[in-house]
Amino acid sequence: MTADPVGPLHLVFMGISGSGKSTVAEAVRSRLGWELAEGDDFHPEANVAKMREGIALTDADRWGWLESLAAWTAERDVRGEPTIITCSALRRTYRDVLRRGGEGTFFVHSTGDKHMILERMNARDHFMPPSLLESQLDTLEPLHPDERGMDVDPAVPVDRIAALVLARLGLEPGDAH
Ligand SMILES: Nc1ncnc2c1ncn2[C@@H]1O[C@H](COP(=O)(O)OP(=O)(O)OP(=O)(O)O)[C@@H](O)[C@H]1O
Ligand SMILES: O=C(O)[C@H](O)[C@@H](O)[C@H](O)[C@H](O)CO
Repeated sequence: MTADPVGPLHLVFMGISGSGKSTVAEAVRSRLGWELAEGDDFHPEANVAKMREGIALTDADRWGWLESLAAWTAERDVRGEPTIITCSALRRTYRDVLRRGGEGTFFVHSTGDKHMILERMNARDHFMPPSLLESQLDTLEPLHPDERGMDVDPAVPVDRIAALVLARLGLEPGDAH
């Protein structure tokens, strides 16, 4: 781990589809009041159409999407504003792109039992079909020890996860870091 970063914090809620990124990110946003970008809203139509049809995205499909999320973060970083985004960020190289958004990038990886995640995917109404879960798991590279971030378990109640994230970062509700 390198020296403490300078500049605002940028929280990236990452993990496979259905792992709880959006749910936990919203819980943290409601406590901190920081601007949140939902990664799914940055996908080009063609990516969403592919996923809807049950076709896994390729690296080539993902680069432009990741760059647009990094650009969104960088715009706020120069203004000194902390941010929250949700993005699967499955590979380390994808996270390298997101880190360009700001030195204060910190990943929160939702990682847990795949059967529980599959059940939750089956129970929700979403463009991402549960059939893509295996390809998400095949692509996933967990956080490496030198990457700033933490793991959270989506089996834990959302409020508890949000509290753990704030505690790990030394934040109190309403903090404008
Ligand atoms: N900690 C939790 N406890 C109970 N249910 C949860 C928890 N986290 C998420 N869920 C539920 O699991 C489902 C998937 O969560 P969510 O949509 O947040 O995942 P996601 O990672 O953002 O998915 P995607 O990337 O596909 O949009 C939702 O129905 C959500 O309500
Ligand atoms: O990298 C990917 O394969 C995609 O980003 C997916 O993870 C979806 O965006 C999302 O998880 C579905 O909502």
